[in-house]
Amino acid sequence: MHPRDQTIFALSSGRLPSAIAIVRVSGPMAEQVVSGLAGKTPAPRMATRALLHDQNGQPIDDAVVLWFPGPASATGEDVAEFHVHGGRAVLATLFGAIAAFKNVRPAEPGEFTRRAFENGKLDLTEAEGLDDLIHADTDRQRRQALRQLKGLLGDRARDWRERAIAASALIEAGIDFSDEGDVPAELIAPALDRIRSLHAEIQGVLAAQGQGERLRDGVVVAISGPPNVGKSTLINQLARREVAIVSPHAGTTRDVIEVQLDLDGYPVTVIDTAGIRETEDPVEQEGVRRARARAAEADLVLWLADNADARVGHEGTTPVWLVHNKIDLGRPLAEPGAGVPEFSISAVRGDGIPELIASLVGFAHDYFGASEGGLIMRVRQRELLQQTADALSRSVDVVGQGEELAAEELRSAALSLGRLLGRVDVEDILDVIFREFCVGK
Ligand SMILES: Nc1nc2c(ncn2[C@@H]2O[C@H](COP(=O)(O)OP(=O)(O)OP(=O)(O)O)[C@@H](O)[C@H]2O)c(=O)[nH]1
Ligand SMILES: [K+]
Ligand SMILES: [Mg+2]
Repeated sequence: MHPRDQTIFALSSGRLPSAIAIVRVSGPMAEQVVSGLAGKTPAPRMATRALLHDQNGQPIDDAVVLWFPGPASATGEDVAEFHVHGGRAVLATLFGAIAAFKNVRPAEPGEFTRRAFENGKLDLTEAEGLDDLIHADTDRQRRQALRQLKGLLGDRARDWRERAIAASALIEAGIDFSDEGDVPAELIAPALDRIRSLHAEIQGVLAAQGQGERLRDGVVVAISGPPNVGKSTLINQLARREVAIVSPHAGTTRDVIEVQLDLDGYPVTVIDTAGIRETEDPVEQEGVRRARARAAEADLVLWLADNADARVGHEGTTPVWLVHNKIDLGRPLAEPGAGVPEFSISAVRGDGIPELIASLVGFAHDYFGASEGGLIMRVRQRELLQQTADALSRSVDVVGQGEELAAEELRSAALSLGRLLGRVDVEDILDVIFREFCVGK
C-alpha cells in the first residue's frame, strides 16, 4: 500500500505530561479506529465522551472523542480526534492501540498539512503561513503568519497567474491569426500593456520584500565590549532573569549567550559574548573569536564601556550604539564616538534601562518597517516571484524578435507562480518543504 493511502496518527498537542493531550488520526481507517476504541462512531463534529478500550478490552482512558468525516475535515480525509489525559503512559498505551490497526502508522512531520494541501484545503503559501503561525513567538509574527494563512499572497499569486496566462493567450491568438508574418500590432499592444502592469505590481511586492522575512527571523542585537564592563549584567537585566554568569573576574563569559525578547511585538534576539581583548588563554581566545563573529553578523551592536579610556572597538558596517555602564560609580565617561548614539546606564541598578529599551523598540520598528509587513515571508517565495518578474520583463523585450518567444516567457512566468502555489511542484520539492513542519501538524 502506498504510504499516502495509509492512515496516520500523531500527538497534535504539546509536550507531555499535560492536562489534556490531543491525538489526531487521518485516513481511511480513522472511523474503524475511533469506533474500535470508543465502542461506537460518535456523531460527526460532536464532542463525545467515551471510555477508550484497547483490542483486548483493557481500558485506556476516559476521553473525549471527535469524528470528522471527510472531505469536510482539516485534511480532507476522514479524521478522528482523541482528547485524553496527557500522561506519558496514557499516550504510550493509546499509540499502541491505534498502531495495532492495519495500515495505520505514525505520521511524518507535516504530514497532516501535506494531506490537506494535496486535497486542495490550502495552497503552499497558506501551508507555510500555518507553519509560521505555529512558530510565531510575538504578536506581530502571529498577525503576519495569519495573513499568509488567510491566503494573502496565495490570492494575489492566483490572480497574477491568470493574468499571465490571459496575456499569453492574447499573443498566441495573434500568432494563429496572422498565419505567417508579423502579428498585427493592434493585437500585441494590449497584451504588452497587461504584461507591463502585471510586472509593475509584482515588482512593487518584491520592493517591499524583506519585511516579512525579517519578521520571521527577528532582529539580532549583540552586546560587545571589553571584559568586565557589565555585558552579562546587562543581558540579565534585559532578560529579567539570570541567563549569564556575572562575576568581577575579567573573562567570565566565553560562550555566546542568547535570549529571545518580545519588544512591543517585535522579535529581538540579544546575545552576550566574551569581552574583547588579547589573551593567552586558548578557551578565552575562542570566546573572543566567536564574539567578534557574532557581532559582525548582528543587526546592531551595543558597545559597552565603563570608563573614560574606552573606545568603540567594533569594526565593520553594523550600526553601533555606545552604552556607558556603571554610571552609579560616577566615573568620567568615555569620549563620545563619531556620531554614534550614546546611552548612560547602570546595568546593576537599572538606571537608563527603560530609555535603552525604548530606543531598541524604535530600532526594531524601523528595521521591520512600520507597515503590516510585506507579502513575502520566505526565500522560496521571493525567488519564485523574482523569476516571474524576470520572465515577464523578458517577454516584453523579446516580442520584437518573435511572438512565440514572448508567449514562451509568459508561460514560464505562469509556471513560477504555479510553483509558488505548489500546483506544479514535483514530489521531492514538496518533501523538503513539508519535512520542516512539526509532527502532528
Ligand atoms: N557598580 C556597578 N557594577 C557593575 C555594573 N554592571 C556590572 N557591574 C559589575 O561589573 C563586574 C563585571 O560584570 P559582568 O556582567 O560579569 O561583566 P562582563 O562584561 O560580562 O564581563 P566578561 O564576561 O568577563 O567580559 C561584576 O562585578 C558586576 O557586578 C553597574 O552598572 N554598576
Ligand atoms: K566578568
Ligand atoms: Mg560576561
